[in-house]
Amino acid sequence: MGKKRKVTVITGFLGSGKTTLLTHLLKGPSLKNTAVLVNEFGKVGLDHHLLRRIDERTLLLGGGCLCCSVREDLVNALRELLDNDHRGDIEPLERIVIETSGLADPAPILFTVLTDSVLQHHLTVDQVIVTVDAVNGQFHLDRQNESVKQVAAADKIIITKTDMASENEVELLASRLLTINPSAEIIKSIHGNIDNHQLFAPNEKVKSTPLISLVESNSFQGKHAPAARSISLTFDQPLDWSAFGLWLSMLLHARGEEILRVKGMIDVGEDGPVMLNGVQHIIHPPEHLDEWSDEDKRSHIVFIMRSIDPEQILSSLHAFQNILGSRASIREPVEVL
Ligand SMILES: Nc1nc2c(ncn2[C@@H]2O[C@H](COP(=O)(O)OP(=O)(O)OP(=O)(O)O)[C@@H](O)[C@H]2O)c(=O)[nH]1
Repeated sequence: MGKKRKVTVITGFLGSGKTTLLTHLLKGPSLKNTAVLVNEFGKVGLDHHLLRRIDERTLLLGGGCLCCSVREDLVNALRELLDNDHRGDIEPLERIVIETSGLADPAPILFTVLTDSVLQHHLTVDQVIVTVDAVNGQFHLDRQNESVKQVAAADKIIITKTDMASENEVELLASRLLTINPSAEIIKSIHGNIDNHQLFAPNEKVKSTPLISLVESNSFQGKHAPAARSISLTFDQPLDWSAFGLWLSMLLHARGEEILRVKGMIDVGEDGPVMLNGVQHIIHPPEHLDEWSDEDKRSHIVFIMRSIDPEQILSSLHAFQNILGSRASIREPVEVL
């Protein structure tokens, strides 16, 4: 049997900067001979559109969380990649990067890879990289059990968005992270800018820790903190960007703490879409792309939230539809975990 391929899991709470990090990595030479699997919570995945712009090796796994509903998908996708590699259909594979959904517990994912009868002979888990947002990280650790589990499973923790927090805040966060996981190596980053060698170099501190936490936390398998819901909306007509911005600000002002994540690809009547990216109260500067990544040029917006009935979002949008310029419809049935 040939050399085992390395599996690197990139995880981190919703909006903490996983895709940004991966995008940066894929631009560099160190990720050649690498395949990327992306899994998103919510029925409509958007990250792979961004990643596909720079990398055709990116594959989207179905909606839901890797840690519960789509583990079969993961096994199948990984086996398929190995088959393609054996047949020589793709560049020889050295590494597989799995970007999990922000609500995933990485332990069951590792467990799947390590215990599957075929995969265990061909793959070795290299490391778990966890992104933690310098601005929202403390808040997520306080309130979101998944966030703590992710940090606990990390070999490397990337504190992202350090440009948006004070040095003191970043240091306080770093020491809290080390209390949860003393063996993790902490790296600070801005916009995914990171030394790739440092990222993939083995963490000497960690050695035996991941397997132990892996077995223990497997008992949490499939459980998220209560009532995380997603709603995926589609708009058939272009949206008035200013009116939409106003509607969204009002929503976030009133209910920001309950809205874990807003992600969207919005048709504003120009050539390419505007990518919308929000984490709780914060909306990151929208990015205007030059072109759409496929034939579907409609606006799609995904909300992930706790304690808000998705129907409330829909009816609020309907009340606004004359100014927005388009009526919202639910793209897929509302998913409740
Ligand atoms: N200012 C600043 N913004 C950042 C940084 N890293 C990421 N962002 C922004 O944060 C937003 C969310 O980043 P993503 O990379 O999409 O986060 P994610 O973890 O992949 O999100 P999910 O897949 O929804 O869980 C985007 O608007 C990014 O541009 C950073 O270091 N500084």
